[in-house]
Order: sequence, then C-alpha cells, then structure tokens
Amino acid sequence: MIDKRVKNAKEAIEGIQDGMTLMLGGFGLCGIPENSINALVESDVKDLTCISNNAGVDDFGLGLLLHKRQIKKMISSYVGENAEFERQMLSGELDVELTPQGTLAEKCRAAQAGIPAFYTPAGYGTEVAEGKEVKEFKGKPHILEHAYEADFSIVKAWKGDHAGNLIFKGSARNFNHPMAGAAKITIAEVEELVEPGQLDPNEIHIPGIMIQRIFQGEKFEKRIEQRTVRTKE
Ligand SMILES: CC(=O)CC(=O)O
Repeated sequence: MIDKRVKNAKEAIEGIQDGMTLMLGGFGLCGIPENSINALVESDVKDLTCISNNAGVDDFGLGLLLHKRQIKKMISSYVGENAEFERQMLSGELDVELTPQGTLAEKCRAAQAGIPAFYTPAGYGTEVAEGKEVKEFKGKPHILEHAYEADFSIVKAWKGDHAGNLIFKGSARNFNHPMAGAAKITIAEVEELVEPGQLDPNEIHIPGIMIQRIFQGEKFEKRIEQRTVRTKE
C-alpha cells in the first residue's frame, strides 16, 4: 500500500505554481477544501485559473484568494454572493468563463474518467456555444464540450485513509466527487484520517487510486458562523 499522507495543507499544496489550473470541490459553502485554500492564500501563488462551481463569499473559500488577487480566471456556474468577485469581473481584472452547472460537472467527470469530450444540448443557441462544434442527435442540436485539463484538483471529504480512499458526507459530496482524480495530482483534505482497513469498503465513494496526497484538516469555527449568517439572510 502506498502511504499518501502529507503532514498538513502547506505540504499538500507543494508544487502549485503561478499560472496553474486548479479544480476545487464544494457547492456554496458546503464541502469547501478550506485548509488548502488557506495554505494557498499564505503561499502567495498567483495567476491561477480556478475551476469551481462557485467563488465562495467575500471572506471564505475562494473569496480569500480573490481578495488577494491570486486568481486570474474563474470557471464557474454560479457567481453570486461575492461582492469582490463582481467588482473584479466588472472592472475586467478577472476573466470569467460561465458554464452551465451540469456541463461543469460533466467536464470534471469526463476528465476523471479519461473521456476527452462529449456532446450536450445545454447552452446551444447561447454565448456558451460560440465557436463550438454542433451535432444533431435525435433531431436536437448538441454542442461539443471538452474535458477539463487541470494541474491539481483539491477536494474535501469526511473520512479518508492513508491510501487515499474517501467517504463524503451528505451533500458535501457535491463537486468533490467528480473532481477527485480529474487532474494530474489530486489532494484530499479530510475531517478524519484513519488507518487503512478502518473504512467499510462498501461505503467508499472514491478509491485511493484517484488520490495522490491526503491530510487531516483543522476545523475552522469561521465556517460554521458564516454558514449560519448565510442561511439567515
Ligand atoms: C447555487 C449554487 O450553485 C451554489 C451556491 O449556493 O453558492
């Protein structure tokens, strides 16, 4: 068995360099790889292209990287809730590629499965389809979408073992599942890291072969506070 443990988030993000493309799991503020994002903020790496369903809020998740201008381009499906994101996009400081949510998920899943491209009806007749090949299936036009090519994928899981096997909890599975194994290197941060053999094989969602680095993250009270504020709004 290969032991994929690294000491902490700082060690997990080693090798992430200026200009790289990252996938980051999560949906809303749920299932965000917060420890790794904090390590990226501290590392000062810049000009990143981030593939993530959304861009966090002003002071949590990817919002922290945006705040320090470390992101050059965001590829997302939903970009509300973040005033700094809006400011950077409207001023032209941030390049944004808006993608239908199902297409975003499938472009990750295709990368994970080694499928280079696929056809989808989503986005046909809109800006999303500009410059893309169109083909009819059952009389309906579809556009050709390509799998993402990312340098690192960073996911968050509930439990994991030293070999990288992962279990997600509830809706925090979200984009973490199709992003695991969809880049050259996948980092998994988990709430609880256990010995190999401790996870029930019937419950594993992502097999260790998809994961190169794993560590147990620290818990942040901030996340709980922010989630509560957002729910009340
Ligand atoms: C609606 C979404 O896609 C994500 C979010 O709630 O931030």
